[in-house]
Amino acid sequence: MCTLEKRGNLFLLTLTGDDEQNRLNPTVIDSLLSALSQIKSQATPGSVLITTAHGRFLSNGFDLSWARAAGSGSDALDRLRFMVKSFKPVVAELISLPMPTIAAVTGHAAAAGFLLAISHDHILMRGDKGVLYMPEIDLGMTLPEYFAVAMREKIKSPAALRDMLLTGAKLKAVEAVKMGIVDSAHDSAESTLKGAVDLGEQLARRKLNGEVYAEIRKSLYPELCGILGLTQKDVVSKL
Ligand SMILES: CCCCCCCCCCCCC/C=C/C(=O)SCCNC(=O)CCNC(=O)[C@H](O)C(C)(C)COP(=O)(O)OP(=O)(O)OC[C@H]1O[C@@H](n2cnc3c(N)ncnc32)[C@H](O)[C@@H]1OP(=O)(O)O
Repeated sequence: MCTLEKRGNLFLLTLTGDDEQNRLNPTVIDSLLSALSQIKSQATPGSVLITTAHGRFLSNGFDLSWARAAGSGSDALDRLRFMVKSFKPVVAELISLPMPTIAAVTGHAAAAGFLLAISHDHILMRGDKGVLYMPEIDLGMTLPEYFAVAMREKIKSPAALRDMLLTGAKLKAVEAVKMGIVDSAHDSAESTLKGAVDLGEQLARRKLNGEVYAEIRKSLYPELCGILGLTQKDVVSKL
């Protein structure tokens, strides 16, 4: 599950998984969507989202145990497809959210969990524990189109894309900073969250127009917006 806390202008969204891996199953995905809808409805100039988690994992990706529990192979695949389809709106909400977004990666972020992290504008990550990992190549799974498009538009280094998607590299924070995937590495989970809050408060003081912010963000990722069904529009909030 996840919790939502408002600290002044900051919305703190925390994955508090029943299982320590914060696996993204339909229940968790629904709770994320509900929280993001609540955040969007309460957005004001200066609002900022910080997404983080408790425990060793930001998220270890989709809940494959839930898929396998379906019984037959085809039913398991149907459950996997369902999670893939259900998670797409979470990415769409983050890409279109009318405020700056910060991921405080306080543990491992793998597969859909990594996509959750890079769907934020800023990524801060603990350097003592935790890796970024795309296990699909090791699992023998291809990437859903919106995963691949998000990776291509968010990660600009061909070597980084190759290492993550074709080699299945497990990147520690310092390596991910060098690759331009993560903005900063921090000593601990606590200092990562503090860094995220400090950045959030700095951004909040700008009192940015959320509608303009969202439209400019969407203009950075046209292919991803197309896949997510997000349209773009011109906004002039003041002249
Ligand atoms: C035919 C048509 C079919 C159609 C079907 C649908 C379409 C197809 C679509 C398919 C779907 C594709 C998209 C899939 C998305 C998903 O989400 S699927 C779910 C995938 N998830 C996974 O596979 C999970 C992957 N995770 C892992 O492999 C591991 O959990 C991990 C992330 C690698 C972490 O491993 P773990 O052993 O738990 O790590 P730790 O114990 O925490 O650490 C190990 C040791 O390493 C040390 N360490 C870790 N990080 C650091 C660091 N940054 N710095 C230093 N040291 C670090 C850590 O301390 C440990 O060391 P010790 O403590 O000494 O043991």
